[in-house]
Amino acid sequence: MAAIQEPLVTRDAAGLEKIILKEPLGASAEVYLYGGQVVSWKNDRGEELLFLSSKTSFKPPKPIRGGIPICFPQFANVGALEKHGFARNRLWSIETDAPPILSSTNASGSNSSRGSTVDLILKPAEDDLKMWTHNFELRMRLTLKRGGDLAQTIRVRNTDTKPFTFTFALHTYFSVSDISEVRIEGLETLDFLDNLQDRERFTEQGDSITFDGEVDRVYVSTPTKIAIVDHEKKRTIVVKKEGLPDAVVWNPWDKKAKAMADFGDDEYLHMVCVEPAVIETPITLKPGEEWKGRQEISVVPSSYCSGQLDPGQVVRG
Ligand SMILES: O=P(O)(O)OC[C@H]1O[C@@H](O)[C@H](O)[C@@H](O)[C@@H]1O
Repeated sequence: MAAIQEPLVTRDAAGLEKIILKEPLGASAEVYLYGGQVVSWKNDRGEELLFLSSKTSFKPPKPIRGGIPICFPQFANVGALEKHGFARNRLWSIETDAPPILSSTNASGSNSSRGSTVDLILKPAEDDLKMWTHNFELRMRLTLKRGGDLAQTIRVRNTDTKPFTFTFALHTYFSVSDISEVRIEGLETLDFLDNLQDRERFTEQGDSITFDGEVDRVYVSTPTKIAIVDHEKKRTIVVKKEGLPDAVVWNPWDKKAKAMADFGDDEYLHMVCVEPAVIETPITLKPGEEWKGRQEISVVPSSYCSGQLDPGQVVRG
């Protein structure tokens, strides 16, 4: 059994916590969190898998443009709260005695000896309770697994005396070579809500999703695996998810890119968001109940798929 690799924790001049997870066997894979937000993930070859805008701010309460922001307790503008909820704008705390994650499968990441792990927690501050009047505990366990895969488990516990309802997304920004060389597999023939057309419902027709303009869609009832095939980088990122039935696919394209202050004009060429989510059917938790969602991301050389990843196989595993 590999020794458990403890996270390295330092603070910058402004007091923001930097957390680094190293690959437990000493390979070069590394995950980096800033203020509790995941901003970087490198694989064994030292390649960055997540996109981070060169113009992003590291000054909470502004969200980071890149990495994996957590949208909670509200996805986008579907509700009365600020866009994507407040969790992505908060400083999370390290939790040294996080309760165990109960799971039926061995691959759950619940066993920290399988990787380098950090547990984080967010509880509502007084101001949050004015906006969203519910006490909760939001937990994230991040594990950099042996071999460099990244596992992220999210738990929401209702610590209030009344039920609450939320929507949620792991707003994952992937770094890609060139968006026109990328395709997403695993979402073929599914229904999606088009955010660019008042969330009208459509059915995906094509073989796989490619990009030649702005895309902002919530695919519903999606399979447990989605693949992001990057022809130029000759690599495929595979997202496996549990408890997160929907998946947002987003690229702002040129016009919106220019309108975003924290995003370079041409950076849309080098990113795509694929966001495991719970949006169409929100989660309701009674007092004391807990919900769990999880994604595990791995990278395979594209020669593995040679541009012909069988969508059926992606779906079936
Ligand atoms: O600019 P924000 O608030 O980080 O949101 C980015 C995008 O996030 C996506 O999840 C939404 O579907 C888009 O509509 C939105 O533009």
